[in-house]
Amino acid sequence: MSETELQAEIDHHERARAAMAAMRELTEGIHNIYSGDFDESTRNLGLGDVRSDHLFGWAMANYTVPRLADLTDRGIALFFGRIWMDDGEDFHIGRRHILDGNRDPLVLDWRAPLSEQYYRASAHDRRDVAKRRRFGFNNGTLTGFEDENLVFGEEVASDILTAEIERPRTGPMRDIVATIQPEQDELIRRDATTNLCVQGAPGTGKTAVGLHRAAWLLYNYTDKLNKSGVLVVGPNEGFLNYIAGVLPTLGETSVWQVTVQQLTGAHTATGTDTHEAALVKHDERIALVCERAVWGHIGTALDGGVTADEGLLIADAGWRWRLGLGFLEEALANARKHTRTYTAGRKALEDAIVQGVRRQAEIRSGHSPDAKWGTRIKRTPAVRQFMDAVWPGLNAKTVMKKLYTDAAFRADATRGILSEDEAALLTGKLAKPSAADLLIVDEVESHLKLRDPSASFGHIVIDEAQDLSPMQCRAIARRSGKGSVTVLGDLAQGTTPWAASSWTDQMRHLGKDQAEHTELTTGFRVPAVIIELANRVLPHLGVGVAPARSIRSDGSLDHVRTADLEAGVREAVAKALQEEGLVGVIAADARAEALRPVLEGAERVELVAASLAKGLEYDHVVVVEPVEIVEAPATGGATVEGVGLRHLYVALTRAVSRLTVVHARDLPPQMAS
Ligand SMILES: Nc1ncnc2c1ncn2[C@@H]1O[C@H](COP(=O)(O)OP(=O)(O)OP(=O)(O)O)[C@@H](O)[C@H]1O
Repeated sequence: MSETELQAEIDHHERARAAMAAMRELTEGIHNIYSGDFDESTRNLGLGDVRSDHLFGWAMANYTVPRLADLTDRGIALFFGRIWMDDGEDFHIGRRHILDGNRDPLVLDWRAPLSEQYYRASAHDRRDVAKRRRFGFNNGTLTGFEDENLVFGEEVASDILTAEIERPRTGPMRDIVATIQPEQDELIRRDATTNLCVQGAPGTGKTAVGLHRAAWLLYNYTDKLNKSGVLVVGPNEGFLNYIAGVLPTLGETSVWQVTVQQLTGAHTATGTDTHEAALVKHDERIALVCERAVWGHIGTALDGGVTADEGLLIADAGWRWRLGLGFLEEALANARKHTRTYTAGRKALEDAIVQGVRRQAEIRSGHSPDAKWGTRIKRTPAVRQFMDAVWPGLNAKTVMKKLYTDAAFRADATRGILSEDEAALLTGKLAKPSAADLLIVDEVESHLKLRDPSASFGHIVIDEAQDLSPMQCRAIARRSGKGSVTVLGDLAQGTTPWAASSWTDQMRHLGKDQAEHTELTTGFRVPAVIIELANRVLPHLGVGVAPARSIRSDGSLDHVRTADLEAGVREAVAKALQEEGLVGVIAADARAEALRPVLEGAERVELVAASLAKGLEYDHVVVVEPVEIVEAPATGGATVEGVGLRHLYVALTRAVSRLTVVHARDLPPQMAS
């Protein structure tokens, strides 16, 4: 690396920074003009006035506001790589497109098609790239670069990548645009119609891939996805806070990030279920129960009091109309066959009845009666009684009430689907619904009426998806509609009572059984010495997934046996704080509560209950009394076979650099080598 070359790159970076400032100034100018127009036209509008400049101003303000945010100079590096192509052209690759005054690119967006070559080219498959350069930065100042002359077959183990991966963690998750690896890039750039299911051991970059894929999709399918929206679903608010900053730093501020509870309304639940009831209510068989509970209301024409001789007699304003049994049976069959929801089917049957009477009226009078007449026919006592008996009007509340309080109705709805004992658990107070009750309401509603298609998302990224129940998956599927999904997770980290044991099943519950399945095994977070300890536990978790292979040879692992656990933790934390970065203390949920006063006020230290550690990472992790984590009951107080061991596996895989295991009791046998 020559000084002159480095200086040339520093100059290019300065030029890019100045050009970005000019782009922002230009956008600011446009913003000021049109937001002025917008305000002015709003002031002058009379009731019902529509002015094109008003709408245009509104549209321009909508365009410029996110663009201004995106063009804000946050002092971070504007490019991180450069490629020279075989044809002599060269490009700097950065977080966003930057153009000079002649509209020539100074920096190419990492999501642009050409940037793919930067990430994927290798000495074996150069993709027309002659040379690749990676830049090192310190707080936005360019400090150096490393080159790979691919054309000469050169492949360099990147110190810049190593430094990025080993960097002390001081806060929430950061983007990885500068160091995306080829196998990650392949997943990030799958087209918008691909449903992707990624199984990956801890720290293999699943979350990073999902978030960068969201950003890549929004850039490459802007029109489609800005309209339909992109959603990120995570396991809990702590996790969402941890990842919240990644998409905004990639220039994407429109992505909605929610927990599965928020998405399905379950965060408003005021009731709780016993462990056994929750298990039944989250089971996929409940979908069949809901289907029957709704559609089972439909009777036959005979149930409506219609006989073969009499048919249905309808009296209206001195006229008497008669619809035959055959006609009504056919209308019923058609309504079932041609409509997707119960409510639409009911309307179709009513319309068919009016149509049948209309035809008779036309024959008698020679002209067609109006729509008002049709409404009157629907309201005649005969039609109302028939509809109430054969296809009664329903709402979700009525169905739920019958299912939960009417034993005979519940027995009919569950016969052959649930055992009697299981069916007996389908109860609850509807005024105080549990999270599972709300999922059942959602499922029932899906049979009653179609969701508004505009309420579906174009793409949904679902993280920690192994923990979703079949009923949660179905609720998400209803919000995905024809959109695509990126599903990320690790079967070995499944800790809910309904955690998935197969991705094929999980994708079926999500309504995307044609998904592409793939597995990531290169670990970027956990150093080899620590992952080796976690991998001892893996065979005991009852899942056939591949262990992580760490690309990191740094890191340290300590065991501290102590008679006084609190003193041991205090000491381990004090030692950990001698190094840079965040310290995470992970303990069984009850132990974490007990440790709170011990760690009160300690800076750079976070105390985490083992059940909430998923997805997080800390520079230094102190795992407290592993055997308690293994023995601790799962959420809700019930002990779920094997879940404690999975919590321990999660806890052992949160460390970026150092792990200290503090224990007073013997270690669980599964941690032995
Ligand atoms: N290409 C990369 N370059 C630099 N850092 C990376 C890269 N890929 C992943 N990382 C880092 O590795 C760590 C683990 O990534 P991430 O959280 O996405 O893994 P994960 O598979 O979701 O883990 P878990 O299953 O434990 O939640 C993060 O700090 C992430 O920024």
